[in-house]
Amino acid sequence: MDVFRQLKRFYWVERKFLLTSIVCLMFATALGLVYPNLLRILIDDVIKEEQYGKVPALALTVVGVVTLKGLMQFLHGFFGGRLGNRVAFRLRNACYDKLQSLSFQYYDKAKTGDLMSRLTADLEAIRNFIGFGFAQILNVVLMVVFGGAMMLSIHWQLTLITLVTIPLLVFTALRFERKIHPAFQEMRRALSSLTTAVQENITGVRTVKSFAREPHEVNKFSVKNEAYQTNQIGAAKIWAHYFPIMELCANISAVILLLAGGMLVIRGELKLGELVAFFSLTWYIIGPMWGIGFHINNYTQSKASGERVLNLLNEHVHVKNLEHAIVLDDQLVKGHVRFNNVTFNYPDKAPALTNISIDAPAGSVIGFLGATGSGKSTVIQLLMRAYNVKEGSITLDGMDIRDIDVGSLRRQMAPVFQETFLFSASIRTNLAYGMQDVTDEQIEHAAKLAKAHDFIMEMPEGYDTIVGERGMGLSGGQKQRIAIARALIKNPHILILDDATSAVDMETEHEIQAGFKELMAGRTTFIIAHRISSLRHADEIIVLDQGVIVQRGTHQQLLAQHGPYRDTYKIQYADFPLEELEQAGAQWKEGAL
Ligand SMILES: Nc1ncnc2c1ncn2[C@@H]1O[C@H](COP(=O)(O)OP(=O)(O)OP(=O)(O)O)[C@@H](O)[C@H]1O
Repeated sequence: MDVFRQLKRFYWVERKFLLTSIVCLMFATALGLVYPNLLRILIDDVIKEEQYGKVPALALTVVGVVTLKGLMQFLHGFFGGRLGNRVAFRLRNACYDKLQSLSFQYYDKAKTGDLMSRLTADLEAIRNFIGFGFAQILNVVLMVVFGGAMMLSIHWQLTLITLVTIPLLVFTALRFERKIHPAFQEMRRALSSLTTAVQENITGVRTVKSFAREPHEVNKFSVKNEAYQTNQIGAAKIWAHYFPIMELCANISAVILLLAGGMLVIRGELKLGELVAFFSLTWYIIGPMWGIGFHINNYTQSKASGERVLNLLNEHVHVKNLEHAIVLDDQLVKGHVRFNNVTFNYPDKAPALTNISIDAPAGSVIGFLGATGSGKSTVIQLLMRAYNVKEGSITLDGMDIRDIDVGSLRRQMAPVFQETFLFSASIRTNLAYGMQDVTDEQIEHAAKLAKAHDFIMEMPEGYDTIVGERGMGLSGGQKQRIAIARALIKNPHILILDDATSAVDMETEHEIQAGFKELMAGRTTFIIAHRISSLRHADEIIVLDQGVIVQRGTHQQLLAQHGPYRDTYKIQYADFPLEELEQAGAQWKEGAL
């Protein structure tokens, strides 16, 4: 029960609903016991005694009991439903909040499908158990106790003989549960694999079609579909195997009762009405016994779901605020960034950065160049505190960023990444993402600077055009331009351009860069680019190789030196006259650089 003890804070606040629902169910169950008694009275006291005048009163009592029982069952369902829904609501919110606070390190390994199923199927299982399953288990216990007590009070010997098959029934029900539980688990796994296949196929439909791999995908799906079908058939077989046994046990009880009870009635040791009451009480007890396997199954499933949800809720948050974290005053931030001897490695990996020291005074532009995997993006990730630096430090205006409130630190920055994520909302909403009080004029101005205004205006609804979750209908370059405009609207102290113009053509890049000049004025800017044209105006260009700074300086200084920067320049400008290179070389010799 440890799982449910840990989940207590979610359902205990709703204890009023929990208790009311249970009390109503107890009443409904107790009222169910009135029927056998009414039957007994009808036979023994009315029919045998020929007291037919009592029939209307008896009939009215039945109507009253039925109505009251129905009302109690309704209230049980009503309060149970409320309880389950409220608990699920709280849990859903808590999980979603947790997902927001979890750091990048968690998401590096997390699986989208798995997280989605925790927030949906697992929460649904918990909702069902807390709302109804728990009360149902309690109900089984109550029915057995109430019904058993009543049977014992009528004839204890007959009770013991009749219920002799109960242990066998319980044993069979438990065995059934033990078999059906793994079958259900397997079915869930097969279903999850089936849905993952569908999801991946839809997401990667372009790749599938361009490689003409539709038949392969169909085969892949068929295999999974068949596995799911086999599991379903397996579960149905278990069902078919155990239910007749349980029914047999129940019917043996009925046969024993008819035999033994009939003899007692013939001998005059038991009244006929009592035998009839006994008969219906037997079913009153045996009925819920059948369901015991289901209830246990329900319990174990919701316990497993509870564990998965708790695992998420208890997940360690790697990057979090210190107790007295500094909250930056946006007006006072200058944007002076320093990396002091930073060495960093991702978990279980060799260092991605070694001994990095960078001084970026407020308003300066720092460029990064380097091969794939050389650590450029890692520098940016550390600056944004996606991961905590363990060796060395990073400061903003002299304050260690680990001492600064994460939210207020990230508010100072606006990143534009190579991959742009757009929400399924209008372009306007995407542009003003997370910003309040942004006017339409500001949005348009930023879009114009980012060279996005014209293509937005060509769309059917202009700025109100809805774009899909991955920005369906927009080209890579168009999405990047929207991301650039989004960063401009944020008006940050620190601008981060991580391969921000990789998806636009040279001409558009040139135009956007003209806009960048206005944008960069007064802001510290970090630019990661593979094109020298994007970096040449930087105050300092840092060339990285396998996490180590191998060259640094201005464009002219780096051109004048032999090294990777000059080599890259030569490749990229192979079709241009090498005047600039020669000029830089000459100035270098004169000591002007
Ligand atoms: N989230 C991560 N988890 C583990 N290792 C990572 C992660 N991100 C990057 N790395 C590793 O760190 C090293 C540096 O990667 P980084 O992304 O900083 O390179 P990069 O220079 O930005 O490359 P690119 O130009 O391809 O974007 C690589 O070896 C990479 O495999």
